[in-house]
Amino acid sequence: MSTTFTLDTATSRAHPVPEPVRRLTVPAIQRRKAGGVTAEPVVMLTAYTARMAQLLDPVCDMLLVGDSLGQVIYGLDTTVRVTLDMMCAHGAAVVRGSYKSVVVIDMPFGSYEASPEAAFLSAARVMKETGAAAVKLEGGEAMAPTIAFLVARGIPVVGHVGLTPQAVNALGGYGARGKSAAEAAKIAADARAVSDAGAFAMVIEGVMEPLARDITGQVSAVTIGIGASPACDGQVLVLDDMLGMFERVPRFVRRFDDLAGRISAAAESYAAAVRERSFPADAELYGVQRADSKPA
Ligand SMILES: Nc1nc(=O)c2c([nH]1)NC[C@@H]1CN(c3ccc(C(=O)N[C@@H](CCC(=O)O)C(=O)O)cc3)CN21
Ligand SMILES: CC(C)C(=O)C(=O)O
Ligand SMILES: [Mg+2]
Repeated sequence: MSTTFTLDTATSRAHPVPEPVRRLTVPAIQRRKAGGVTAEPVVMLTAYTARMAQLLDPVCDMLLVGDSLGQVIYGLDTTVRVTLDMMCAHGAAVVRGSYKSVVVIDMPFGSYEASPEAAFLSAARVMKETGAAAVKLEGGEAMAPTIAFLVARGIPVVGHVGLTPQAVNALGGYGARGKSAAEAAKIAADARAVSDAGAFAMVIEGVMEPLARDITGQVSAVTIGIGASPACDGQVLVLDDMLGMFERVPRFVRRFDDLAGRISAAAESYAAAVRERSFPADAELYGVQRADSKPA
């Protein structure tokens, strides 16, 4: 990291002062697309807690407080019952734990679909209560007027097309989208509508690879793939999926660790230490002479 040199008037010695960490901005993310296919991909992961945000922030460009927290944190079976209260609480925690990443908050099902006005009230609440940089909402052509309405009023928007999990009850499952030519054409039209409405980025989820590649070449918005294509302008995964927290994951997940196994092993070690009374040891106690300390 670069440093600036300032004169310390108390000591009259020049000494380095680290530059403050600058938060990335929405326009800075947008400019990444200007480099075309040679641009550096945008790195995004979900985060739901302050501590995870602290760990991910130096590594990522964007953090998504996904409504996937319904399944990941709350044990719900879909994202449909996730509330605005949940998104605001976790969104505020993630913003507190992050310094440089652009934090995006998912608008939960029911908080934005009824009208552009309803969407603005919900999104404004999210922006005020969390301090996030942008909101994300699912939908294509039908949501374009709402996206334009929010963007015109100062709320940056990320779109989400293809497999839209909040519509699981209508879609009948989480199967890949855009298999038929007609469905592919509809998703491409959705993506163009979302981009033309002013979304600065969009998630493309669970679609046939060539479709995601084509859309990325067609829209000005930054495309962020999940089960989409390496040609997308960036990639996102659900954190707990890529950490190996779950036994069953969608095909598009790569597990970069086996945290579930490591957490179970740590809990087993703790349980064994408690049961054999080797925990707590002297060094972990108050009022007990430490083996390594000098007598008083
Ligand atoms: N932990 C987690 N990861 C996610 O990626 C995720 C969530 N939660 N919650 C919100 C949505 C739901 N998503 C999902 C959920 C399930 C599949 C899945 O089971 N896919 C199967 C195919 C299913 C089918 O063909 O019907 C697969 O093997 O890819 C995919 C995406 C993506 N999002
Ligand atoms: C899977 C990502 C894109 C998402 O919307 C979420 O985590 O809720
Ligand atoms: Mg989501």
